[in-house]
Amino acid sequence: MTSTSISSLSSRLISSLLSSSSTSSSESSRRHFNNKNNNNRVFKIENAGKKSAFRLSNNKRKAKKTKQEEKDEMKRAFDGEGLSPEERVSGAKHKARRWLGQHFLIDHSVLIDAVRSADVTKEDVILEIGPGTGNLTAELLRTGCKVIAVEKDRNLAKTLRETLGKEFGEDELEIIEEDFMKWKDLDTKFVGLIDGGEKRAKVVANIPYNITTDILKRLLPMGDTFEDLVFMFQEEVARRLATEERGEKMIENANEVKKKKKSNSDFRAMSVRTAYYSESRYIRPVAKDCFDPPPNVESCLIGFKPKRKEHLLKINGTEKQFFTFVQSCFAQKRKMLKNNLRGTCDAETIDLALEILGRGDKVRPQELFMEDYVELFNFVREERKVEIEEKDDEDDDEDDDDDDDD
Ligand SMILES: C[S@@+](CC[C@H](N)C(=O)[O-])C[C@H]1O[C@@H](n2cnc3c(N)ncnc32)[C@H](O)[C@@H]1O
Repeated sequence: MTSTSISSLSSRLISSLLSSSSTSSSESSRRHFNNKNNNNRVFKIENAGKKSAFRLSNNKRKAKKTKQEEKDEMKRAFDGEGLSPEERVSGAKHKARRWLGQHFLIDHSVLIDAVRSADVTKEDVILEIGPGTGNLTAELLRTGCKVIAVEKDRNLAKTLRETLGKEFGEDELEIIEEDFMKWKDLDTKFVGLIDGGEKRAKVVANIPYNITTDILKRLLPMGDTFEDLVFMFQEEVARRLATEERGEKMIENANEVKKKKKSNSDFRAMSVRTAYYSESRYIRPVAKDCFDPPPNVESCLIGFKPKRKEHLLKINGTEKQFFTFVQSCFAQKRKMLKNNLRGTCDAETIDLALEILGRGDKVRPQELFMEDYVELFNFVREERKVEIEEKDDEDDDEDDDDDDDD
């Protein structure tokens, strides 16, 4: 099989939160999400050695450009290599269930890029959520890794057992028929599985869009278990977790300023959560016709490298309290931070907190760094002894139509 990928996109985020944790607190409080040095929010795409900032808004154009190349790649890959992705889907004779987010990947270049981005080798153990008809599973198994696949749909789990399951056997492919969101073995299944725990497992999955955020919330804190998570995401949601570089140079005219403001407004509590637990990277756009049946929205592959627990920034309280606090800061994200904080802190604490941030008293929640939220939280907890509830969950995707305040 050819080892050439048409896109050959190898992306990486440049900065690490480790380095930011050594920055002095006053410097940290002055940082701003739009700062071009804020590499947590920059996606770098490497293509034939050339790096360029990639804009999510260019996805459509980029996907179109590479279509013929993708087809050629798929043909080369499957010359004499068994079933093509389309054949695997049609062979399953399965009527896609939309309520389970069933959009099967039929574009081979996307499968290759997902596996390559996670750098899967025969040493790896991979968790695949929702293997469906097994196209991504087959691509993973080609590397010689072990796959543990959790599928909710009984028919698909059965078909997979009768096809790839028979071909590879339990040692290489374990098929678990379960709702991933209720799967109790997640916390124990991967512990100490590779090299007595020295090496961590990885997750590669084309997951249903209606549970992407919940899956991410469950897996991001598992940095001691998983070293890499590669997912298919709805592009609009991916944009909230990270956006393109927005340095001063880009703001050359009014249009650019407008764009900048738009991307900025995508930032929300879930983005802070993602940056707290991981380093994210954009891998590639995925057009609608890469799926059967095609979804209504544009998609992309996105990756997260979860941090080990010892590398997380220190917070004075529980993680649940921290994210409840962050959520309250974004309660109405177009309002000023000071107005959102009113439900949590007294007026004096708010004034002091804004002074510490050094971003003026009109700062809005989407204009701060993840590190600023850690600093704010630690300040109100340590210096002002503010009580913060532990709320079970928050709806980060809620679209708030609140008006701007000035
Ligand atoms: C977008 S399809 C992807 C299928 C396959 N991985 C592919 O790329 O062609 C999502 C898959 O997740 C499965 N699924 C949906 N909800 C699930 C859940 N809660 N737990 C496990 N699997 C689920 C669906 O049945 C479906 O097979």
